[in-house]
Amino acid sequence: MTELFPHGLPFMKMHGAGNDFVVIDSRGRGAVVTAALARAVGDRNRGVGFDQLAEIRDSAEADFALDFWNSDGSRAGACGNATRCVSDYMMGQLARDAVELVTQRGRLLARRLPDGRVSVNMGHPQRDWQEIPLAAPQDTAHLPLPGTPVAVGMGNPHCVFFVADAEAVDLPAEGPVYEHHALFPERTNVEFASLLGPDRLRMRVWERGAGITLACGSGACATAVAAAERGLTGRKVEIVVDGGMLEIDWRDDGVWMAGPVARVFDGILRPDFLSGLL
Ligand SMILES: N[C@H](CCC[C@H](N)C(=O)O)C(=O)O
Repeated sequence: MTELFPHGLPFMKMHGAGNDFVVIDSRGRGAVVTAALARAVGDRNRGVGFDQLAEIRDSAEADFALDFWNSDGSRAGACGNATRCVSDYMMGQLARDAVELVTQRGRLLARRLPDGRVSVNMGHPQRDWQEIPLAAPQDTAHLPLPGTPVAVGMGNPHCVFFVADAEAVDLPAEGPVYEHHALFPERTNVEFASLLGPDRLRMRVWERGAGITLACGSGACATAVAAAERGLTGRKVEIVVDGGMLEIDWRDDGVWMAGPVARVFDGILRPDFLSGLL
């Protein structure tokens, strides 16, 4: 398939609060990303490097469709920060301040705010064990694990721990234990959160398929839902992540997330690099 790209494959590099993405716009030609391509481009030494790769596709039911890969080549059903970044780009393309997109999760709405941040409705949280999914019926609000975390689905699985001090958690040691725990047949993203003040949380994340990232939008949504359910906060919270701040508002129509977006550079993956990957 490399012959389709004799001049290489253009991409954009973006980030939302430091959660970084390679974005490939495949509108008008069909999807091209494979797991092998995602792994190769995701290599921070031999490729470009990203937390997630997002591919934009044509959609009959919305302005565009979006697919996500982790840097280990696995697929992700949701990625809040990439959704915000790509929506900002598509709003520019379509000269609008709102767009509708389709992900594995279904239809999502994104809007540009007056201050330049982008807000997306990530949909309703999934609270049923089968939707998350868990391996067996469990009370998703109180998982039988040390620290009694909360399982929340946002189109992808999350395991949210509330701890006294999120800074003190040994993420590289703790994260993989729960990412690969038998309770989660499709693995899980893992969040550690602590209360900083009224409706303000600190959150650190170990992402499924990507490891430590500076922000995780769906993880911030899951953490806000879990905190509200536990009575720790109201439904509108600020979440301080390593790369900045995300604002979550759990409304009747879904969980809205607002935060910064940035398009850093555009580049071209060279035909010799692509050889054998498409
Ligand atoms: N960083 C993303 C989440 C990626 C999720 C991915 N790691 C998975 O579910 O496998 C976000 O902003 O929501």
